[in-house]
Amino acid sequence: MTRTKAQSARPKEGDRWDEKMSEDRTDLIEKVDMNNERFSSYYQAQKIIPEDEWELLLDSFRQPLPTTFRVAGSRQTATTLNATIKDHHVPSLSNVTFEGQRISPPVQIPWYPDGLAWQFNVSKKALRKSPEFKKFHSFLVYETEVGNISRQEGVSMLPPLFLEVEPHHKVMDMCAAPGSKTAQLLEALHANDTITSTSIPTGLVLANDSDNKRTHLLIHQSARLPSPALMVTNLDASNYPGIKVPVATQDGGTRMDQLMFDRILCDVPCSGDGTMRKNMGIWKLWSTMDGNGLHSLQVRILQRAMNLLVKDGRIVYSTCSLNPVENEAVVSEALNNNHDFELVDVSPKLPSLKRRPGLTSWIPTVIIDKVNKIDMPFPTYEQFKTSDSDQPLKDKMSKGCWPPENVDKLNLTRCLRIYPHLQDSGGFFVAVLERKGKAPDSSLTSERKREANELEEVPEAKKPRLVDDEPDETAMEEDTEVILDESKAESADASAENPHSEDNMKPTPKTLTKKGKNKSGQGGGSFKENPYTFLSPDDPILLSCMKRLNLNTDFPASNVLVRNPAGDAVRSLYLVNDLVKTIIQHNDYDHLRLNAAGTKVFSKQEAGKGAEAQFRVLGEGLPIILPYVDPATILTGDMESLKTLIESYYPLCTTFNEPFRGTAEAGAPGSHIVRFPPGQLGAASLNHELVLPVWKAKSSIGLMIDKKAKSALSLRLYDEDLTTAGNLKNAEKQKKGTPVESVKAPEG
Ligand SMILES: C[S@@+](CC[C@H](N)C(=O)[O-])C[C@H]1O[C@@H](n2cnc3c(N)ncnc32)[C@H](O)[C@@H]1O
Repeated sequence: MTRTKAQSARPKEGDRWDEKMSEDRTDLIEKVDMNNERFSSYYQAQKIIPEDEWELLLDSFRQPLPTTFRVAGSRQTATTLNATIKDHHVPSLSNVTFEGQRISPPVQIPWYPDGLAWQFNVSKKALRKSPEFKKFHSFLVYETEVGNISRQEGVSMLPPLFLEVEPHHKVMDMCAAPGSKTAQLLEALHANDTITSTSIPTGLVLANDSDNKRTHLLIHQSARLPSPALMVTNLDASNYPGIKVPVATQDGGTRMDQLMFDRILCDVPCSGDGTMRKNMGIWKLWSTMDGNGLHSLQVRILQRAMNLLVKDGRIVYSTCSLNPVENEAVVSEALNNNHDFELVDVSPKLPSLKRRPGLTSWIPTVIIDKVNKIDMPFPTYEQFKTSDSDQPLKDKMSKGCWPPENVDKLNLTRCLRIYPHLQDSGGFFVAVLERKGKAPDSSLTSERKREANELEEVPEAKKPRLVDDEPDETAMEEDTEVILDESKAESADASAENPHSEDNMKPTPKTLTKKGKNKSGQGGGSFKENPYTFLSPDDPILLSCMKRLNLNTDFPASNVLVRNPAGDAVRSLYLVNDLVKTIIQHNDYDHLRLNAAGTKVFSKQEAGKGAEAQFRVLGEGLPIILPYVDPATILTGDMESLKTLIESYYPLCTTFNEPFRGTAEAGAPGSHIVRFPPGQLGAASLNHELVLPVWKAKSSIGLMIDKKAKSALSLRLYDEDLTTAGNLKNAEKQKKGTPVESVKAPEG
């Protein structure tokens, strides 16, 4: 949602799980007056719920929002981790009392498929002080860091579920940052991944946001689920340019068509009054004009999505606002302008989700006296147009804000309204639309070509002024809390923070670094990203990577690219799928304001003195290349060697017992892959195979995974953080006199 002044007033949210637990609101709850006459009279007049539920709704809005999270990642990984929560954490949290009060353990959100989403209510103090919850907290923090858990508001998990994405779908997420829904879309695209290997889906998730800073948050987020099928762009969704793709013609030639999408998510900027349980500034500053002012942008974004959708394709339009002007009015206007679309009856889907139907009547209301905050309802557009309201106010609202004459024919009751009192959640709106008629001709030889050209030529002055263009309009949105290290991500230089942009740190020839607005004049600020350049499949560096890791000839070597204009394999090599490759090859990266594509698989590793630098496989890249690795060249480890590798950075080969000692000593210096079969070591058990990258130096060998991933693995296996970083952390805590976070490792 776009930040309104109400949200600007709310305190800066932090990057920690416990910062949003119930108790941190206690002070605020006492200070904030959680009453707003204008809010109440507006929504009571709209009859959004029966009169006798009104107090229930308000009371729920006054309660802190429960903490919710989703077990993420591929289906197999998620199922395994979910079992750990269910069978290990929940029982250990089942009999916890804190300061004389019993605290309930997390419970599964009933409507979320396969029980993969959870919610719990626990105060910050209990989370920090109760040993049981503290351990659970560590588990959540590390698993979130490595992408296995996504902290996300319950209702925000809904839109991707209704989109029903499959691995071959071309999916567009029009307003995607900070990216919690994009992560869900990617997971659906990767439904065929296994615990150890990532599939290369034929489809695509194109995640877009008009706010450049926020696209970097999105990239940071989605790096947790590396995908060769992801692209991130930074454009105004209401004016998204056509993407050109070649298609085969009957006479054996090719022609350029516009890429059309199977699934589009329009999680549009909105006034966000459904988030009042966490964004308490809204209580004070809420105004009817917040939603009124966004209606036109919302319609234009939905309209653009409709233009980009294939026949039988599906759009989910969603907001975290209760306001019909931002919801049913937008959907009605879009349906009346696009007769080939209809609302889908999704009542059989997610049967446990308590929902209310969309509205079929509403009365837009405008503020006629800002000083005295006086609202005036206008039952019809004509009454508003002929009223004494001043012209600038009249210009803000179009006829489409009012219910259309054919309102009863549009099936608006098929929309979903979610209210906080129904199932202890935030407020939310979802509409599912499908194109039933024929899609417009996507050939770029006709109308489309003109459209594409027109899109490029919209003069700057005529473009919508995006609320998000304002300098402080970032990072305080509905789902911002999912970014655990948001402050770092925001303040850091974009290129350094962007895992897809490491090569940006290298000097770039001036002529090739694009500055200022791109041709289409979209997106805010300058566009400084480097272009992606494909390596030739016989590039010597690529060939040496493939040889080193014994990749077979099925490896899509022609889909490997680097991020520098000269096309040199300087530092990182990325992999994209065929569709992303086609898009990159046929569209100007600058025109698309392409901020990220694919996933990094190999990275340069400086070797010791006298030795030549080599490329190594990255932790996030390994699941992608694993299906192409000759199994005979994968080393075999065991639970004991794994523990040693977790405990120290670069243990000497002589530290290990046989047989791993011999394996490590025999390995040539450089990048290797080790397979750890399921096993047991004392109380620690590995229930499924693990495959990890290592680097063999002259006489030592080290695990090449991010230190947070290492801590998460340690916590998962041994119930404590045995890594060097974890030990240091505990030593510091002991020095300060605070109890250490973990219990003693089960030895073995
Ligand atoms: C509700 S938030 C999206 C939340 C996101 N879908 C998620 O689940 O993490 C709305 C987003 O729309 C973006 N936005 C605002 N105007 C836009 C426009 N014209 N085109 C594209 N994005 C826009 C904002 O920057 C904001 O990130």
